[in-house]
Amino acid sequence: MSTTPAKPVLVANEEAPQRPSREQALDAVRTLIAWAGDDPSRPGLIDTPKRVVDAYGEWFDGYDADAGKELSRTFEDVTGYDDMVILRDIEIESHCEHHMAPFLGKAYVAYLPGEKVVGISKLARVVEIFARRLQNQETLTNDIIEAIESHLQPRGVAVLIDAAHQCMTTRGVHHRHVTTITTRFTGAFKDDQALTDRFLKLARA
Ligand SMILES: Nc1nc2c(ncn2[C@@H]2O[C@H](COP(=O)(O)OP(=O)(O)OP(=O)(O)O)[C@@H](O)[C@H]2O)c(=O)[nH]1
Ligand SMILES: [Zn+2]
Repeated sequence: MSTTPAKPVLVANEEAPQRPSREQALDAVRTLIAWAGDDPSRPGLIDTPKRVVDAYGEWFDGYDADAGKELSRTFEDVTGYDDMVILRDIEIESHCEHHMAPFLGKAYVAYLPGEKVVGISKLARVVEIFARRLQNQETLTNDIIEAIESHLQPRGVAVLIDAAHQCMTTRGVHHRHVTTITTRFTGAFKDDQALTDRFLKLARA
């Protein structure tokens, strides 16, 4: 008997996992419907695999996007502005990597510009790119920080995410009103407590 392990369906390479075909994804949805106890061939469910696969295409389109590209167009003329730039209430629509259940909430992102300033919409796009992957909230927080740090070389970055995880609200412990807050601060936001406090006050005002 061979001791060689079976080849996995998803083979990691340096770029991205090798993707199954759309037909394989449709079959997987049919299997889940049948596993849940229903009949994937009944009229009400016949188009469901197609809808689910299309929905996955939207929810997880962050895998095909590049945060660095969004942050590559920068401006140097900041007319002497040297305070933090803060975006509040950026909608988070992500899915937890443990249950593939949605987690929904808001992100608050600030940076203290160094030489480079970026279009403010790009910060919201960066949040969206990382949210539209299988995530946990801590990694999402780190991904956003690290993209801004590495591409803008700012004097500091602050990120706060406040989100409700449906794996906690609609199943499992069923705590409907619990939200989870994650924060990370770099540079001046880490070193200067007054700046951190001002970020938190503005973010939550
Ligand atoms: N740290 C962290 N945990 C998360 C996140 N999203 C979901 N979880 C947790 O992941 C854990 C997975 O725990 P397991 O015991 O492996 O899974 P489970 O049996 O489904 O656990 P329950 O959710 O408690 O029913 C749960 O405690 C979830 O609440 C996240 O973004 N960050
Ligand atoms: Zn979960």
